[in-house]
Amino acid sequence: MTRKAAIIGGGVIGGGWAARFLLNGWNVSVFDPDPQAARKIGEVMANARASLPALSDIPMQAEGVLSFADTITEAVQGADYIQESVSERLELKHRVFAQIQQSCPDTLIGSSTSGFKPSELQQNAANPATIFVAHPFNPVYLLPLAEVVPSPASDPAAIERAKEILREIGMFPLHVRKEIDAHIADRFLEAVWREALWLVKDGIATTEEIDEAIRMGFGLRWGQMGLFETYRVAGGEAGMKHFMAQFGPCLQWPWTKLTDVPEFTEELVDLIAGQSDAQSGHHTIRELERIRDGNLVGFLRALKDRNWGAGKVLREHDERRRVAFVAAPATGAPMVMARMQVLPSWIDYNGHMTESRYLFAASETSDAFLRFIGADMDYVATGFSYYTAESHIMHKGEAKLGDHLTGSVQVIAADEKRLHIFIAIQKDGVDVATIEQMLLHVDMAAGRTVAAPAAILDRLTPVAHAHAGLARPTAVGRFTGQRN
Ligand SMILES: NC(=O)C1=CN([C@@H]2O[C@H](COP(=O)(O)OP(=O)(O)OC[C@H]3O[C@@H](n4cnc5c(N)ncnc54)[C@H](O)[C@@H]3O)[C@@H](O)[C@H]2O)C=CC1
Ligand SMILES: C[N+](C)(C)CC(=O)CC(=O)[O-]
Repeated sequence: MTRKAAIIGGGVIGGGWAARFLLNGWNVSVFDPDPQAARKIGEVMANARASLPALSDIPMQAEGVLSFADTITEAVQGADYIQESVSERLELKHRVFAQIQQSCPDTLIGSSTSGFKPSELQQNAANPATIFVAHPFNPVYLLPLAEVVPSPASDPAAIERAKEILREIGMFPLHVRKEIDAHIADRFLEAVWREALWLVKDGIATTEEIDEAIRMGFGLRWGQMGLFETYRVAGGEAGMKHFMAQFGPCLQWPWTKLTDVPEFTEELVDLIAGQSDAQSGHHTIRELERIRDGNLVGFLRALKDRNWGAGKVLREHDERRRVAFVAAPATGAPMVMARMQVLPSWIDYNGHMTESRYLFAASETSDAFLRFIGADMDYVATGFSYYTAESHIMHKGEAKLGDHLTGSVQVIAADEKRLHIFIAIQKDGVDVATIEQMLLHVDMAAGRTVAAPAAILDRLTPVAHAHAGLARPTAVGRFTGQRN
């Protein structure tokens, strides 16, 4: 059954949460008194639809249904999870929690607060145990981090349930073990922000020069290794101890003004806003969001290819959903083994699915079949596997962005070592490509083919027998350039 999230406060962050839940298949009900909320969330959704699916290598869930409620009570009715994202005012958040808990005292309530401690949020609540901080990062639909901060009054089981929900929607819940103002990440952001304000106020650098200093250098490093791993490497072969010995004394030198706060005079605000207009005013905010999202998708995909940092979270999210998408196989007909959706990164300069993705679709399909006969990852870990020795792809139609495809397997022949299969990639039941493959069972350490064990042959042979009665596809054995 489709689950429901209630989003209370649909501004920048609430809109981002709504998009993340909806694109991960949850229904979402939003309450926000702003008459512009629906328009704003519609625009956030358009940006999210254009970017989040590009991070996925398996089909996205069918998008959930978005609705707007007239009251908090209506929004939270039947919700499995509630995310509060109203303006950063404690008394407002308290009022919202009180209204929520009048009808839903036991439902999980994550707060997007950037700085309030959970014990502050819980003050005077009907049920403090289910209120906690789930602090996200903008854009919520792309960035995985959510700082999850409980207080001593929080119910540990509720916190674990919340973390699991956040993982289900592709996030990385970082459990902050001890509550503190502004959690972990915003303490850094605040320090950097304060220093940057001083640099502008003192006429050392413009907003643009500061941004260049970040994005041309250390910002790139932080996005992939963070602070400590980066500095460990910077210590050279002697590592962290050498780094600390060399740069420790600088901490006593006047390198920062971190604890001083520049006064927000009209003059300073105008200076910063004026420089920011000169730097970026030729783009609208929505254009800047799209530029940001495109860049983030590129970074995140690179990290995903390398299975590193935030890219690891993306891979894990694919794996969770892959399990959910395995079709129940039937053995008396070509077996539908994979369901896929044509994603933005699969499209080439001709505007349709690029050729390498047909081989990818075939390998998704054959991998699912191999798992079905028992040659799964546990089996591969024993040192044996199937390798593809030959593939022949025929392109028979066009697949376009968003098309839903199936991948089916017909076993043409199988013996102890060989597995000859015919894969059809279909859209609406019609072939867009066929792929004939010969796979060989190998001993990976020895680097040679060997007979598959009985456990695998016992699962493969009945399928091969059932498929022996099927018509042999005319494309089997076809060579490139052959006339029909
Ligand atoms: N903007 C950012 O970069 C980040 C903000 N946050 C946190 O997220 C929360 C929301 O911030 P933003 O989305 O940036 O603010 P925002 O100003 O864009 O949105 C706040 C929304 O709350 C709505 N609102 C006010 N009273 C309400 C009520 N009684 N019931 C329902 N909605 C109500 C407003 O109409 C507005 O749409 C804050 O706690 C903030 O600290 C967290 C991470 C990043
Ligand atoms: C500026 N801010 C404190 C609201 C920032 C955040 O809370 C997180 C973010 O997305 O930068």
